[in-house]
Amino acid sequence: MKSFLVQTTSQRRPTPQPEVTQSHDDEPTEVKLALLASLHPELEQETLFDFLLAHDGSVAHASEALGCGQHRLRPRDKRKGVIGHQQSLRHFASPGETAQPMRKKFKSKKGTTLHLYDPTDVAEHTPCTIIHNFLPPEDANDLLRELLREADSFEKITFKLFDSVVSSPHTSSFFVESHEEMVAQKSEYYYNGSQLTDVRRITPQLAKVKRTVQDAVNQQIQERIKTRYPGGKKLQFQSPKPWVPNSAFVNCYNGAQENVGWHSDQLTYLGPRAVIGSISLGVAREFRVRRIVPKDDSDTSKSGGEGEGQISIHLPHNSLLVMHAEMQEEWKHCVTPALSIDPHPVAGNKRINVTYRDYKLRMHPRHTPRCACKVPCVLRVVQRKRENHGKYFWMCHAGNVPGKSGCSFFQWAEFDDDGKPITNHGHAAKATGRGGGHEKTLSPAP
Ligand SMILES: O=C(O)CCC(=O)C(=O)O
Ligand SMILES: [Fe+2]
Repeated sequence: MKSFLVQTTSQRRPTPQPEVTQSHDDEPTEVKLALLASLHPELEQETLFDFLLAHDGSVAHASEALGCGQHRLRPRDKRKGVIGHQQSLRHFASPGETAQPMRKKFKSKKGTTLHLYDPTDVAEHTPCTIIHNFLPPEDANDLLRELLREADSFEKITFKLFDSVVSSPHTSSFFVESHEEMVAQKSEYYYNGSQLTDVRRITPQLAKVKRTVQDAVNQQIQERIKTRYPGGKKLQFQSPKPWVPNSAFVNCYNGAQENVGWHSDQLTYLGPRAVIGSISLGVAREFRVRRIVPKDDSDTSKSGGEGEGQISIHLPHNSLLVMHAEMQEEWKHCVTPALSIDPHPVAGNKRINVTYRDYKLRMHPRHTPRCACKVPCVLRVVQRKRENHGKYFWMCHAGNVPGKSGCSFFQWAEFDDDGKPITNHGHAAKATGRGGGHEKTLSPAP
């Protein structure tokens, strides 16, 4: 699951604007236009294009001129900011380029947010794919109605943040397939240091939709592998087996302010390179993603993922977002608070989100390391330090449990190419000098 971090003060600040004084001369036209559009969201793209041409392609000069007031003659659609207004980045391509697939040079810049609506843009620039109008409309409404009833009794999850116990800025519940799993989830699994108190049996509509989600996600995984991964091969540690969801977290965001802060979903029970199928129902909201590790290992630039901006994927009612295998290890995501929302005819001010997940038996807490604190360890991946980048490790989770302080337990986690754990708890791993041994307290962590 996620770290339900409430947005920090800095995240609550208005979206930072692009740095117009820096040179964008080497950027393709569509990127310059996207930058201008984020600086002047009230204007139509033709206006922006005209100004860009008139200023020899200089974003800074075009933006300065646009700030002078003439442009008010051509305001954009009055629904500016309304989520669900579909627009493709392809509209930003300069004439003559439109028939060609866009150059992949695009990179969202630090301090900017690029808004994506079009499925092709989402697949190209993020670790996700999106399918709009995913379910037959009646099925989507049935699922929405059913989950709105369930959500009446959802609660905020509490978790430990440094020395305080805080609660998630939205409500949720977890749905599993059998009574045994309900019992196991409440007694054996930990999420951000807490055990779930509200675990429910899968509802009829959630079960019905599961099969459709499963088929679509597996198809999207294959498509992704074929078209986007190096050599058309699955990623290292990604499972070659079909994705079979066996549980679902359901979140309810009531009103514009409810949100979920930046996080990666916990891989402890899903294993490496996990795929998640996420359905959005009711009010459309923004789902943001941000790369946290450098795109390319050969990229020696210091900034890596830190040099890139946020990408906002708009999630309308009845859309399926597939978070692909590269997502949790290399990106963070959040649902930002909205300035305003369009009420939905069935859901009012609420958005329901279902994330279907494939909990792996081999990652059950009975098979994974446990330190002296007696809480199952949490699986993490090294995201920043270049030399160990991409390596997985187990660490003590007890520090997140209210009232506990945790220990410094650390152990590298080894997986075969298909994501199966090589070193089971209880079997000594190869000593690496960095902590291959089992149940050892080692430091420093990476
Ligand atoms: O509401 C969403 O779309 C995302 C929720 C999420 O990130 C999560 O449940 O981990
Ligand atoms: Fe998440």
